[in-house]
Amino acid sequence: MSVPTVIVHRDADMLAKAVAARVITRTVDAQSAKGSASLVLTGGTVGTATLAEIAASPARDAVDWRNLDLWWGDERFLPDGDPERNETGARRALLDHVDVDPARVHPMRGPDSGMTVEESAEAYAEELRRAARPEDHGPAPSFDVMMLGMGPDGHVASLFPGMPALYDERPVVAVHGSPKPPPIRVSLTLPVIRNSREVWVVVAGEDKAGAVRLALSESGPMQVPAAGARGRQRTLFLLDRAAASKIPSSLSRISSP
Ligand SMILES: O=C(O)[C@H](O)[C@@H](O)[C@H](O)[C@H](O)COP(=O)(O)O
Repeated sequence: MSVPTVIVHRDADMLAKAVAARVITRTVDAQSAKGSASLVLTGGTVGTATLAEIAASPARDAVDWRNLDLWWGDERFLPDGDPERNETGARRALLDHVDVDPARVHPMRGPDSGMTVEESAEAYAEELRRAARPEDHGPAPSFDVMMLGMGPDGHVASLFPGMPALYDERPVVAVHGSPKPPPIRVSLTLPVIRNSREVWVVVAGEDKAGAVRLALSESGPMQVPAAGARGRQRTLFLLDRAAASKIPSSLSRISSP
């Protein structure tokens, strides 16, 4: 597993723009190397702002959108089209504006599918299993990039501190009683997150500075789930200055003046 690299940008706006540029470049690199790429999207403010910046970037046309698999790290268990769904946010910010192959967009299902949240988690696990290839060494694809937002409590995806889901070996779990509303969610688990080639934890805001410090420390994932978010080849903590304000300066690279 990789040791995190910390990169700090001036503010949330610059962070979203810089991460957008990074997503475009990484996707183009993966597509030139192997023909296609796989990206895991996150909900939340910075995650969605990043998608909007991708849509706004002229360089977005360098991406072969039809040869891209898009997955989600977590989803709020709400009906299709609900404005609170991470999928709805991603579609409005980016997917409605680019030529994605609908068969390669993999949303987690909501209650309108007729499934319970447990069935939805199992259906997603099955979809991941079908997409996994032998070289992925596991029940899910080894994604090129997994983007994750983080909460002030250190949660990533819908893995909250102290929750049994943090011990779960299954690739996808149903979450009840999320402290961040809405309470019912579907989430990838740490084994799938950690099997990604690259994990990018994207965080803005002073309220998250303490959790960022802990996520980069020796804390266990049970206390600070983001401390368990590491990629096989690369882990990036992409932060704005406020979110980076409590980490030792020796850890961070300031890259926006
Ligand atoms: O469904 C969700 O809410 C998320 O995927 C969650 O993990 C989110 O990324 C963080 O809570 C950060 O969200 P904010 O950037 O809005 O604080």
